[in-house]
Amino acid sequence: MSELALEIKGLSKQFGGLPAVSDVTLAIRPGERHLLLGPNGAGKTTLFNLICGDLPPTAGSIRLFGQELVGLPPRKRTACGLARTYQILTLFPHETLCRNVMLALNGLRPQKWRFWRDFDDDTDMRAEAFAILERVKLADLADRTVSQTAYGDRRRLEIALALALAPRVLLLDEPLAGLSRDERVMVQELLDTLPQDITIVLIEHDMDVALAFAERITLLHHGSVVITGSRAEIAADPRTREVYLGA
Ligand SMILES: Nc1ncnc2c1ncn2[C@@H]1O[C@H](COP(=O)(O)OP(=O)(O)OP(=O)(O)O)[C@@H](O)[C@H]1O
Repeated sequence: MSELALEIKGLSKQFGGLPAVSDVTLAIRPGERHLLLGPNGAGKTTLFNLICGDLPPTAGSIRLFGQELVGLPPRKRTACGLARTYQILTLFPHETLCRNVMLALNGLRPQKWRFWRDFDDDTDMRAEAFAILERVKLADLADRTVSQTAYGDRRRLEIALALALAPRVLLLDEPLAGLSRDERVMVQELLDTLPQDITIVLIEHDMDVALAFAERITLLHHGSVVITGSRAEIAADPRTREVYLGA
């Protein structure tokens, strides 16, 4: 069997004795588009926090292309090829879009400590940042500050920052949350254009978009995996109705 992009085994997290993620096992193949589904409080964001190292697990293993991540700080996980976006945007509002991307690019450089003015002189890095902004259709706004842009632009900028980290596995936490219909279409189109060699795990409550995008789906409830399968398998499984309708 070929190596898995993400292999999670027996992963658990308790908060004060209460299980938020409970003995989760998941196998995600390279290039897969995988949706994490589940009602509020199911443990989806906690699972992302465990994968990217924002939280330590109580138990379990997380392997990225065979490399164990548990015990590694978040920046080392980034260096292994992991990137994520957050439900709550985490941008520098008073800096330009270009500088936001340059800062992300700089995080991968061996020489990380630099003054802002050095960024302005770094034409190579600026060109690289510009090319990433072009990928997310934000090149026109490169020299505006984040605070001067619309919410939908900021969501795409967050994806640009994640792309700047050259991820092999990208975790997207509700990339469409709070967007207008037109903005949703733009982000959806962007997701569709992401290269197949980036494995994507998505949390998204917009079912039409999420189901159209994902090849495989994991349904979580009370921190545990209820079922993992194709769209058709999830839709046909009576447990999906039970989780969502309490039937
Ligand atoms: N830092 C924390 N401290 C204590 N409890 C937490 C913490 N983070 C999450 N929880 C609890 O863990 C459980 C899972 O929460 P989580 O945010 O992972 O769910 P979710 O599926 O992402 O929900 P939503 O769709 O509403 O974002 C919830 O009961 C939540 O209250």
